[in-house]
Amino acid sequence: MKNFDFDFLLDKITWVSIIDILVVAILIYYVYSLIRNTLAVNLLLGMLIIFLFYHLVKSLNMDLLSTIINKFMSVGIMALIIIFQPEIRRFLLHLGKNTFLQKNKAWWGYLFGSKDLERDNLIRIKPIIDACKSMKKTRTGALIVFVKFYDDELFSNSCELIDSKISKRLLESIFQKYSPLHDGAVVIAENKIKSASCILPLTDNDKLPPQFGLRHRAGIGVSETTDAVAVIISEETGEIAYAKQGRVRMNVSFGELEKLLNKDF
Ligand SMILES: Nc1ncnc2c1ncn2[C@@H]1O[C@H](COP(=O)(O)OP(=O)(O)OP(=O)(O)O)[C@@H](O)[C@H]1O
Repeated sequence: MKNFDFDFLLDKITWVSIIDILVVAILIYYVYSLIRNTLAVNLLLGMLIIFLFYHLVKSLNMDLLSTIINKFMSVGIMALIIIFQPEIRRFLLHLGKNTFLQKNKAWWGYLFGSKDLERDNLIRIKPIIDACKSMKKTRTGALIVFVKFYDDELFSNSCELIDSKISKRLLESIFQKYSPLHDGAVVIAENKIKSASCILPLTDNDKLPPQFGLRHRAGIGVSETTDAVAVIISEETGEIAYAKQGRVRMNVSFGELEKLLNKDF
């Protein structure tokens, strides 16, 4: 076997190339953390499969198929921009915020360990869990949607803007029966109650249990079309459901809810 020339390789490595590789690795990791647990991951995987398939058919000299895939991929950049438009928008928005490092606590977690981050997260989640406990007890129907970034286009049409600190009593008062805002969903994003009374897209999944009415369908619907997760409290049974990526988990206990929100929110 031919000896590998390490000296040649070492000569080629410069400080600039090391910094270059590090910056690319950080960028990949940042993009991954932005799209983790979102539908964009599936889209990206789909594109990766097409890309690998293209190279496979090309190496097998399957001319017709490789030409078709090649034509398809030649519009790939445009397709990428269109498909990932919300993610690209969020990425640029996020990058542009001048208090970026302080606001995005996740970075501190990555850099200095996750213990503090986890504790901060539990403090953040506590008022929501407490509100859910009390609404379950009083059988108050509720729909709370969690999104990483508030999308004006999606929510501003129907919602009542609130933009307030997350508090148990505020959540309870929004959803109590006589509140003018109780109909529709509350949206929580960027550590705030952003809006209430939001009308969400309904799922048209016909395999859902028949007892699922509009509240559940709206919670599942928004988790299908966006990277949002939704907590649904049934007015009829007081049961808590958790919707993510179009799938729903029934009868979620408070312990589970805390874990799920800690992971996804
Ligand atoms: N498109 C929508 N987006 C957000 N919320 C909605 C939407 N449609 C209905 N809702 C909410 O759902 C409530 C009606 O719930 P419905 O009884 O149909 O749901 P359900 O899933 O059976 O839940 P429950 O077990 O609480 O009865 C409405 O009062 C309104 O607050």
